[in-house]
Amino acid sequence: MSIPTPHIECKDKNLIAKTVLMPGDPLRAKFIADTYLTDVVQFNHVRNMFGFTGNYKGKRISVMGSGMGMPSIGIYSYELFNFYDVENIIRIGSCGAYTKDLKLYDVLLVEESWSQSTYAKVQNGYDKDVIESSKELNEQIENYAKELNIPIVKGRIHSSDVFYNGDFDAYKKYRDEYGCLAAEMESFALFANAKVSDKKASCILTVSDNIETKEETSSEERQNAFTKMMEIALQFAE
Ligand SMILES: O=P(O)(O)O[C@H]1O[C@H](CO)[C@@H](O)[C@H]1O
Ligand SMILES: O=c1cc[nH]c(=O)[nH]1
Repeated sequence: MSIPTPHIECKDKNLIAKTVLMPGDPLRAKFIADTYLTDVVQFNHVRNMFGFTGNYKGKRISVMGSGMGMPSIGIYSYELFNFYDVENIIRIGSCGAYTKDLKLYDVLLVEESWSQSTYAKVQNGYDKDVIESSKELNEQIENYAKELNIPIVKGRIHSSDVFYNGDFDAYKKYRDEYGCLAAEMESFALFANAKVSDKKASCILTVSDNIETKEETSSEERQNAFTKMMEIALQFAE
């Protein structure tokens, strides 16, 4: 397929940087562009899935919404990797913690995603239920977090197709039997696409709610207040 794609209207590959930060929410992408970037060019408006490229402290980086769920990030990350020559995608998302050891606003680095999703099997025949993120990007993320003095928790998360589970207590099984610290809904498909595209992907998450303690942040905070993970990810500008 050539560019533009059905979902990204950008006609010039050079308008998208080698590293793209991907929040689920396109308004979080706009917040990052408005707050941190200069010389911003908006490279996508299709379906309001905003994408921007700009300079962070003089170095170039892109940021684009992925939408919610694996089919959505599956489309955008595949097109960025395969048709726009993007090398690295770092998802910066929110997650629901499965353990009371995690507090609101804690930052998690996803080492691996566990999922019941068939995304990777349908896409390329991969039939395991765990996919790792890029060790190379993760090392950089850990170094950047150290330099910025931002504590991070590393581990396995549950990448789920379901936000409203009919069995409220199912999270206990995902935590106790499968070792998942928290839930989100995109990283498994992102990591699957990175694998088949021979590219790199990682995922940094901020705890937006705690399923065990029932604490939660507001939708406005989810859009605008998760600045620690944004600042770590922005260090990838080059
Ligand atoms: O805040 P984002 O990045 O969208 O991440 C999480 O929030 C959404 C659910 O509210 C899902 O997309 C989940 O993965
Ligand atoms: O997928 C998600 C994201 C945030 N909070 C949750 O409970 N689940």
